[in-house]
Amino acid sequence: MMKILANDGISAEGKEALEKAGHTVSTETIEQDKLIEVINNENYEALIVRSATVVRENLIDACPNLKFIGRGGVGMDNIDVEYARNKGIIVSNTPAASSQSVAELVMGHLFSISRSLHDSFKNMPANGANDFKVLKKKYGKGVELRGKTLGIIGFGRIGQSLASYALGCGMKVIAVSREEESVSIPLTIEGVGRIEAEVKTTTDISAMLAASDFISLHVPKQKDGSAVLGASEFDKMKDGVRIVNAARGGVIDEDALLAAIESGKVANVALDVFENEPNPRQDLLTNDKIATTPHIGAATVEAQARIGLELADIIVSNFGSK
Ligand SMILES: O=C(O)[C@H](O)COP(=O)(O)O
Repeated sequence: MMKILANDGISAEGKEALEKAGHTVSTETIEQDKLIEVINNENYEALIVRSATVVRENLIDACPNLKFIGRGGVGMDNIDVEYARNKGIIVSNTPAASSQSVAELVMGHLFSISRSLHDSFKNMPANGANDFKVLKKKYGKGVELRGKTLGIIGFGRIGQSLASYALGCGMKVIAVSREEESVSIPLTIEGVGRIEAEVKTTTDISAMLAASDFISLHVPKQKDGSAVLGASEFDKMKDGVRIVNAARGGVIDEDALLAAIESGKVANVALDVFENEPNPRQDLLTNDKIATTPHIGAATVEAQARIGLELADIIVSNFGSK
């Protein structure tokens, strides 16, 4: 049976499933610089992480007893996956469990930045009738989502889930993908029924940039670290575009983004992820055109429960149960 360290936590459901199968699970969070020592001293054979713990070559080399590295979530940029696999370690993420939660966070941000709710929340209550009138004017230039075009960059599980919500709200969707294909998006109205909408993806990112009122990114961190949206992409966008990034820090060039906000090209932005986590730059956090959340796309009760159970399934199917 495996001795498991869930360094960034695991849901109660996942822990229980693992313990029922005879594995032991610690959810103590060990500081990054103590991790190698603790894994070796405590004889952990499995390490489960989210995005906070970094698993690089040096840790993999220094912990020869590790048999499994689990990523509770999607992005694996904090793990040297190929290196670990070449050493015979099983590495697995839970790609499907959190799509809906991320898509819902993006919808929340779209509703927020279309009406500057994030900024209004901060400035209310107004200090007297005059302030109230000033704020009413300041926040009285919102836009509707219905009828607007949402450009989605990356049309995997999360991008497709976002499309189902956006289409349900009456938005038009332009999906950018590596290949042109027709993707069927289910629109389910609980208790009423289900219809399928066809979305034809495009590889022409420039055309999408020029046509979109809102843009949301759903791509992993690029292997070479380059941004997907930089100065030349902002130039191609509509004036007054609104953008959401709940994918990864670095897929938007943060300097170019601030410049595009400053010039008025970008009206509002929502960022759930940042180049420099967990210490994002202050000028992003204090800009009233930017709505921010602390990397919580997958952080719902439901997604974390599914993630924990999926990790438990993966461990049990690879390493057995009592
Ligand atoms: O890649 C992911 O799954 C999301 O970014 C969530 O990351 P988290 O598990 O650290 O919240």
